[in-house]
Amino acid sequence: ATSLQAEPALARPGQAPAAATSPGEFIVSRTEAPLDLINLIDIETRASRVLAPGAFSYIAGGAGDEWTLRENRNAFNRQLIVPRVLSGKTAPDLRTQILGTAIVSPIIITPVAAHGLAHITAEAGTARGAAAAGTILGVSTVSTLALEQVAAAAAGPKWFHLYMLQDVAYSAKLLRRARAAGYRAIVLTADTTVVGNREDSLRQRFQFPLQPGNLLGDDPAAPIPLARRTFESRLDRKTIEFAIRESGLPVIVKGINHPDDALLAIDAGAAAIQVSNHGGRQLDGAPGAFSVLPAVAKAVNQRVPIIFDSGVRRGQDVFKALASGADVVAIGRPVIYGLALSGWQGVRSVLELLNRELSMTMQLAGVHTVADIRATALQPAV
Ligand SMILES: Cc1cc2nc3c(=O)[nH]c(=O)nc-3n(C[C@H](O)[C@H](O)[C@H](O)COP(=O)(O)O)c2cc1C
Ligand SMILES: CCCCCCC(=O)C(=O)O
Repeated sequence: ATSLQAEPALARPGQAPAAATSPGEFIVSRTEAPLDLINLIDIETRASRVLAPGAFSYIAGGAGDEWTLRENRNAFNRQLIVPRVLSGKTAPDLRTQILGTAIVSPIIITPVAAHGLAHITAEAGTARGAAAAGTILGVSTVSTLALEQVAAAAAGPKWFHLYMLQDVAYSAKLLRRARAAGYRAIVLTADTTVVGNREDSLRQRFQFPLQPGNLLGDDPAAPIPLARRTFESRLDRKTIEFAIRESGLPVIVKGINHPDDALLAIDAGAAAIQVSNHGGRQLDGAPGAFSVLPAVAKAVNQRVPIIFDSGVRRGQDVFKALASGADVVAIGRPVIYGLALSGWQGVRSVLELLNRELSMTMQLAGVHTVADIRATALQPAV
């Protein structure tokens, strides 16, 4: 099982330290201005210049040799989009919906821990950026701010992410709090029963620095009880049933790579699944997430929606994922880089850039709607 580090008493999340120094001694950005972006590859280098080295290693890094991290990008190069130039279509329509929530495009934000590493506004900034861009924000169990603070920061749609804790009663309490705060679904992450070896973080001696706002005790000066900061290492269909029962919300099971896990999750009542290898941060040597998507989609056979993440950086990646069976894609690191560089404006800029790239890709592929993308056949690279 994975325990968050026991930490010295720190400032409460949400209290901005005077000099933009986060409680863990990380210098965090305060900038909020429109962000001029070329693409979502360059943004990583730019963010590395404003993030503290330890924070950057934690965010950017993958597990082990980072083979899977690289493969998440390389896998997209093995399927190609054939241009269609005489379709007579124009002005692509990116709008879609997922689990009853209308969104401006098939691109949402996946849960990422501790946004306070990146920007003084933490998840409140991300929530504002997501709302401004018209999409859904996933809020991590180990967010810097408490889930209610994030909900209050902006009115856009949000999903709460659960890391099942060894403290079962507290896990149930989190689910009920999420529902009460207006979250529309639960993302149950199944792939982190032990945290992968992120070697660059180890080299940097990075320690998860902030007391996660959702896990604080009644006495903020007291250490968080061990069972409350330890992830459960045994997950199965009962965990999914628990999340459905306690939250009363649709449950998305995240971290699916194998068709049999997808079937099990659906059989247990999952409302959706999220194909993901956690951005190459967990099992190094696992296939690129895009490589496993078609087999999982075939097994799911449209019974529930599929969310896809891990390595999506370009509009073409979004197109390819949708053409391979995903209903929407989710992005992680680029959003945090946008937040680090420019607060809520940076988050919005990242999402809008990806939307523009998707629109251009649709136009050049001769498709008009998201449904058209899903009906497009890709061509294998030779
Ligand atoms: C710094 C960081 C923290 C993350 N924290 C969480 C988390 O708390 N819960 C979760 O389910 N996934 C977490 N993830 C995984 C993301 O949800 C997602 O699967 C991953 O980032 C892949 O997307 P990307 O390639 O667009 O970054 C985290 C990823 C990063 C980079
Ligand atoms: C060392 C704390 C890990 C918290 C889990 C956050 C996460 O999912 C990640 O990928 O990092």
